Amino acid sequence: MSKKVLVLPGDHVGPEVMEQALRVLDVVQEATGTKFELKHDLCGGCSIDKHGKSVTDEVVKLSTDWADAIFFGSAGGPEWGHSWPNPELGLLTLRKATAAFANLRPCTFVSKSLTHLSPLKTEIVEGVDFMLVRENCGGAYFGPKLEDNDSAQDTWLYTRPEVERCAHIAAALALQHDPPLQVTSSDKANVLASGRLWRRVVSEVFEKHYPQLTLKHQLADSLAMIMIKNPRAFNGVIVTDNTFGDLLSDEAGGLTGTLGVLPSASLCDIPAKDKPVKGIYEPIHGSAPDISGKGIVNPAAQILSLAMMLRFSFVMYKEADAIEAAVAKVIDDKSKGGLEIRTGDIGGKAGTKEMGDAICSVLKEMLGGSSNGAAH
Ligand SMILES: NC(=O)c1ccc[n+]([C@@H]2O[C@H](COP(=O)([O-])OP(=O)(O)OC[C@H]3O[C@@H](n4cnc5c(N)ncnc54)[C@H](O)[C@@H]3O)[C@@H](O)[C@H]2O)c1
Ligand SMILES: CC(C)[C@H](C(=O)O)[C@@H](O)C(=O)O
Ligand SMILES: [Mg+2]
Repeated sequence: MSKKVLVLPGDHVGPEVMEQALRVLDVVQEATGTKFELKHDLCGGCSIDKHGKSVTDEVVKLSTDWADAIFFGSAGGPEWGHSWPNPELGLLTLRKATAAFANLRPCTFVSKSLTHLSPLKTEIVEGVDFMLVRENCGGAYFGPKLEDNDSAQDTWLYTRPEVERCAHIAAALALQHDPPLQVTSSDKANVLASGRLWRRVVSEVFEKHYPQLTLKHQLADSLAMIMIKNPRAFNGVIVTDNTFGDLLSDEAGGLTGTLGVLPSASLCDIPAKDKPVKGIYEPIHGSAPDISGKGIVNPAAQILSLAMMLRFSFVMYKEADAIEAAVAKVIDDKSKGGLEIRTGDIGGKAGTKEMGDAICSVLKEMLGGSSNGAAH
């Protein structure tokens, strides 16, 4: 099986966290004897600076025709402003071009020892564990736009197939567990026509194909409120549209106290056991310009995005699990008499590289150190 990865670190902290994640990938290659073919390129403000556009046609073609997976850092920064087109358009272009329609954004504590970082009381947030599936290629983001000096219009457009495939992916994720997880679908069916379509189609898919699953509907505004009051109510899978998913996944980041440990996978197909699925893997966080260049950004979200890439695009389950375990172990390690190998956002004083070093060395031990020639 080919293992072609297009690496797009992007802007500000993107290259800093990507460097650490690629070191972790090296550990996996060394320990398993698996060879990945990497191509490095530009997307975001860095591409605007060099080519005058946030993503070139060549990079789009590499992502659609060459890559098995796209490993993305983050795009954007104040120096490029919010005028349109902007660095972020590069990422949106890749999501659309590759039809990476389902953005999986897990919300859980990588380690129990991070529960206290939440701004919420521990008894409210402990045990929270849901996967938010955000529709990634439609809705207000991609509908026709009109914009002049005095008026602007985004079109919140959805079609039946776009909603159906999200419902199927939510069900597939719920069915990976025994007993299956509950699914909560979220919309604004009380206001938006696209919300009524969303609710009708999700209900039909579940009634027809997954009668054994529990499907609940929750309006997106009250879901945002309940996510703070009783987040465990959504343990399982949440499936929602592009705009609500963007907002709710950052809110989920607020629950865990930092965006620095939350990865994501944007999948181009419905996952199934032992079936490699193409995807774009990136942290939920952005380019964090307020802390870039200081060597203090938390690399965990990028490294955990690598774990998702190994799991979904390369069916390397053992290695994906090991990376997640290594990150948790490093975060929990008190052997140096404190919390030295945590970055500042998770209560420590370590730098980005120091945390990367620690994760690599724990992972090496877990995977057995040197190549055992195992073919994948
Ligand atoms: N996928 C992406 O490329 C992506 C995602 C979100 C935002 N953005 C872009 O990033 C730029 C900055 O956006 P923003 O400031 O609103 O959001 P952000 O996620 O970059 O930062 C929000 C806050 O979280 C902190 N933070 C984020 N990641 C961290 C990490 N790994 N370790 C420690 N602290 C971390 C930042 O320092 C900041 O205080 C904008 O241009 C935005 O459009 C890009
Ligand atoms: C950078 C931006 C285009 C992006 C989005 O809005 O989807 C970001 O906020 C995200 O959550 O991945
Ligand atoms: Mg966002």
